[in-house]
Amino acid sequence: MSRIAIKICGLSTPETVEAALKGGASHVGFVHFAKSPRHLEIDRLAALARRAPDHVGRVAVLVQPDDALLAAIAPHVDIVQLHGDETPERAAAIRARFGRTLWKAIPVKTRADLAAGSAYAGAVDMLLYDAKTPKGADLPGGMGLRFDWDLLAGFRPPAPWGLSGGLDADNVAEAIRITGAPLVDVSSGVESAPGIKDVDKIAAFCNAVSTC
Ligand SMILES: O=C(O)c1ccccc1N[C@@H]1O[C@H](COP(=O)(O)O)[C@@H](O)[C@H]1O
Repeated sequence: MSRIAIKICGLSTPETVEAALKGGASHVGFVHFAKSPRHLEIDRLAALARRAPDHVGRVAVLVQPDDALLAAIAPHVDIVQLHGDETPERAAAIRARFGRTLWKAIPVKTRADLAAGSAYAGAVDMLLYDAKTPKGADLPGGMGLRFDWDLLAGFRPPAPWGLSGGLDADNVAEAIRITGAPLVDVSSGVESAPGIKDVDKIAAFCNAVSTC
């Protein structure tokens, strides 16, 4: 396994889950959000999550989930990644109620956006700095967009953190060099088309991270 944690997200087939595990991913991610090309119904999400061994974190990516959805999904995963406009108070309540490790995506376009993470310190277990998607976009993530990584150079995140947004096998080493990210998260960058993961791209991404 790489020194730097790797999350391969938006997996939707047994073959691509296996590719992520074979590549040494520390986390595998599954999206439940109807507008996403990676959306999985709960039974399918659960079946794929079961393929991961205990040492690999199973992550559910959710957007402003209500308690009923959390109750249905949380038993199948180790980690819930909140990828919407959830407030720090709502995040803290989710963590307390469902007892899962909680990640919060922080959408970033400018330096000022980084400050939003501070309000979540103590309420969540990890901040995931991700590129902000355009106003009115269908998706709050998973669009293969990147932000200016220099914003994170020298920045001291207020909590454990990871980097997301527009990463791929060709740029991830540079992203790690600039930001010092301890965890990298990829979805679009290991796909051949939206929602279609590519086992060779997954392998290349994991390989690129392992050289860092
Ligand atoms: O992937 C999606 O469709 C998605 C839907 C709703 C919320 C988040 C989503 N994706 C997450 O966004 C980041 C960055 O993805 P990318 O590498 O830029 O495509 C990642 O955590 C995805 O899982």
